[in-house]
Amino acid sequence: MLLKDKVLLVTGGSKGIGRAIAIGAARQGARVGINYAGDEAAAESAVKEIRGFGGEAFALRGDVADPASATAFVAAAVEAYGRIDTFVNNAGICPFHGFLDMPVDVVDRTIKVNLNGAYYMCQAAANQMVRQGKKANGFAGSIVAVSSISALVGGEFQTHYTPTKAGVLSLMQSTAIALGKHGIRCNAVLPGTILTDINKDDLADEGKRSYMEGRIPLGRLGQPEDLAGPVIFLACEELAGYVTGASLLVDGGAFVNLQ
Ligand SMILES: NC(=O)C1=CN([C@@H]2O[C@H](COP(=O)(O)OP(=O)(O)OC[C@H]3O[C@@H](n4cnc5c(N)ncnc54)[C@H](O)[C@@H]3O)[C@@H](O)[C@H]2O)C=CC1
Ligand SMILES: C[C@H](O)[C@@H]1OC(=O)[C@H](O)[C@@H]1O
Repeated sequence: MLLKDKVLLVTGGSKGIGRAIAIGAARQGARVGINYAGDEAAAESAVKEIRGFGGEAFALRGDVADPASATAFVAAAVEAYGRIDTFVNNAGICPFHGFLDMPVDVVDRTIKVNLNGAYYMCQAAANQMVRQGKKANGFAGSIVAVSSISALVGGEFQTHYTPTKAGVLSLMQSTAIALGKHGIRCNAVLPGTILTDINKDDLADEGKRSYMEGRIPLGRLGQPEDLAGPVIFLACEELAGYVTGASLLVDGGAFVNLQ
């Protein structure tokens, strides 16, 4: 097991990519903490699934846009497990909307959740890892952020969203520098189009869906579980101990497919 007895926290872990990461990590032996926004039943069902195969998990409600949620989540994990080994910043929103009439509240909320929330959460987790100090192997912990292919390319109805994903990637690059001396690795995964609730309405348009599928060399849209392996790899000290400040596209090859 790649994460045996390691403690892994994930924001937005009640559904979609975050849930798949939580369950995948628990299957690799990690003790898991799940932050969720509002859907208590979904969060509890993720916890139940993990406990069902003998794993350990807890869920804590909290809006990542509120800095107090970050300190509360970290405190709950330390109370439950005594430490944090990997922090996965995953929570995010993408309310598709055109640029010229984008409402101010949609822009502000998207930035607050996706970028400010990532900052508060990663900072709180990093402070805990620094308090823990380095283990004998030189590592204090690792942070993995779920950025996006959208950090590298644009989207007509995502002018408020793509800058937040570029920001999250940049945050991992800068924190990799700031935290290297503390034994903390910081990396980003960049998913392509993954079938979750975030794009359910957008991909209900058959024309758009088949266009997106056609752009992908591996011939299919992603599933949330496609992100679990890459995140587990980056979390694993034995496999990725010399990897920091890196970004890993998980997009079926979409990004390189110009023509
Ligand atoms: N689905 C896709 O195609 C892609 C998704 N991503 C990113 O993956 C991450 C996860 O998204 P998906 O699983 O696709 O969507 P999803 O809608 O299934 O899950 C989003 C999760 O974030 C949580 N969340 C939203 N606002 C929150 C808040 N204020 N506080 C705490 N939790 C909050 C939700 O409760 C949910 O658990 C997001 O950061 C998204 O930007 C990146 C690239 C592609
Ligand atoms: C929500 C979108 O379908 C999804 O989000 C991303 O970050 C990807 O680039 C896709 O556009």
